[in-house]
Amino acid sequence: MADKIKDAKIIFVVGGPGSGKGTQCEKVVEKYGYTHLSSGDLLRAEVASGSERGKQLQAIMQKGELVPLDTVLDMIKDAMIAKADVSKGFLIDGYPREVKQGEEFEKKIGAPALLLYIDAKAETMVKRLMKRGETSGRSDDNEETIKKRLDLYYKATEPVIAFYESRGIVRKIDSELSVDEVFKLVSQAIDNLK
Ligand SMILES: Nc1ncnc2c1ncn2[C@@H]1O[C@H](COP(=O)(O)OP(=O)(O)O)[C@@H](O)[C@H]1O
Ligand SMILES: Nc1ncnc2c1ncn2[C@H]1C[C@H](O)[C@@H](COP(=O)(O)OP(=O)(O)O)O1
Ligand SMILES: [Mg+2]
Repeated sequence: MADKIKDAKIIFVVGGPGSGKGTQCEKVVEKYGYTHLSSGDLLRAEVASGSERGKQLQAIMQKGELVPLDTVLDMIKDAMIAKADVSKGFLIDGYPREVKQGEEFEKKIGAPALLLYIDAKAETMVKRLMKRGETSGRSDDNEETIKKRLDLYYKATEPVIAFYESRGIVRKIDSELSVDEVFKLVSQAIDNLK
């Protein structure tokens, strides 16, 4: 089964909370027809299902912590397999969040062709998340949890970027710009893949 996904292009989309990953992924879907898989969205769907596992996940996410690696990797892999026949490529948004997640992904699924590093200042991310929190209904979009998510991002996720930089697949995107300006940079990075 996993063989089917081996030839599809895989793009990791990494950046801090509120940096604009989801916003840019939506636009990539529109323009390039890639399949967007957000680990956070997959987890929130499990929470919304009301399952026992969802309840456990909700408690972890509300604290701004990372859920167990196996849980999130299995969800992504299942979603990829479900789309393998129709997908030109995959945007993996919000994963890997630590180096170990990247290593396990490559063992079980395959190697990324590109890592889009969506970069914004901490101050900008906090501002955007507080604003998003007014309407998102997300239990982690509050001041206390945002601070924890940011701390964890710098501690656990930034090393992911250094890990893939040595392979030359990282494209750093300035996400302080307007959504459309950011998307121009994202498009250039994807066009260069071809
Ligand atoms: N370039 C941008 N300029 C201004 N606001 C942005 C930009 N990109 C995203 N946003 C806003 O910031 C918030 C977080 O964006 P989102 O895409 O959900 O980030 P992430 O998925 O990285 O957490 C959203 O409310 C979004 O509308
Ligand atoms: N790859 C991953 N590993 C572990 N936990 C994850 C994960 N992706 C998401 N989560 C959990 C912890 C995150 O704080 C929460 C929300 O993730 P998210 O929706 O990707 O946030 P954001 O888009 O604001 O960066 O879900
Ligand atoms: Mg998101």
